[in-house]
Amino acid sequence: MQTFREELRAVPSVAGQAPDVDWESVPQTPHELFMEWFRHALTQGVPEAHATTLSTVDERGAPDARMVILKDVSAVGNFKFATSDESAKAQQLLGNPNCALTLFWSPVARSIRVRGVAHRASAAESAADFRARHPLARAIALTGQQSSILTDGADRIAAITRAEAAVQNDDTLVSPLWSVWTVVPSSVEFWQGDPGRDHHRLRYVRDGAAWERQRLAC
Ligand SMILES: Cc1cc2nc3c(=O)[nH]c(=O)nc-3n(C[C@H](O)[C@H](O)[C@H](O)COP(=O)(O)O)c2cc1C
Repeated sequence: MQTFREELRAVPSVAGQAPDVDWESVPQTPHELFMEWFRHALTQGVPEAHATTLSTVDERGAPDARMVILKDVSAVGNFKFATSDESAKAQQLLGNPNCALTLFWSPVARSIRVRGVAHRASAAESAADFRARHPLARAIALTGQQSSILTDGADRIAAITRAEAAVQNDDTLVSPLWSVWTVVPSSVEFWQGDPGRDHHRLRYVRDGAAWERQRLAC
């Protein structure tokens, strides 16, 4: 019988179709290349290409990570996501704003890593993001207590039902606990798988107002 280790070894990795890239003529800023790669990923049917792992550290310096949805990349190249202020990630970022975002797009054998510092966006930006969310997502956020231990499921369902009615009655209702976070990158790495396993890596490192580009060994 196959061991689990053998089962794992039999799973193909970096099996996607990596497109050709002229690494000498990439854009000068990482956000331009990010948008090029993102739009290409959509044309190739990459599912949920906007899902990214957000890594943070807690008050003991222990790392933590979870998925979030990328909400925007600003004109100056800052990455945005949104969450509840009550969540572990928000609490961790308030204590230590250093964080990382990691995306992997299997069908095109591409991954992107962002390292930077996160800060909470303005109340107006967070409110606009909140109002753009699905009504049920708004109701759940208004119910609050993200990442707390569930004790009474029935109570929670009743609270969500009340919040749904409130959202239906007032489309402008906003949770004061919902925040957009802006990740200001210090480096952004673009990784592209190679069928010959000589994978390609290009890192942009912030250098004042400009970006230095570095090719890295895989
Ligand atoms: C694909 C995907 C996207 C998600 N997007 C978000 C998001 O945008 N914001 C959010 O707060 N949680 C999102 N979640 C849930 C988080 O991964 C996580 O379970 C939750 O935010 C609690 O994390 P925390 O306790 O570390 O704060 C998403 C989960 C998945 C699987």
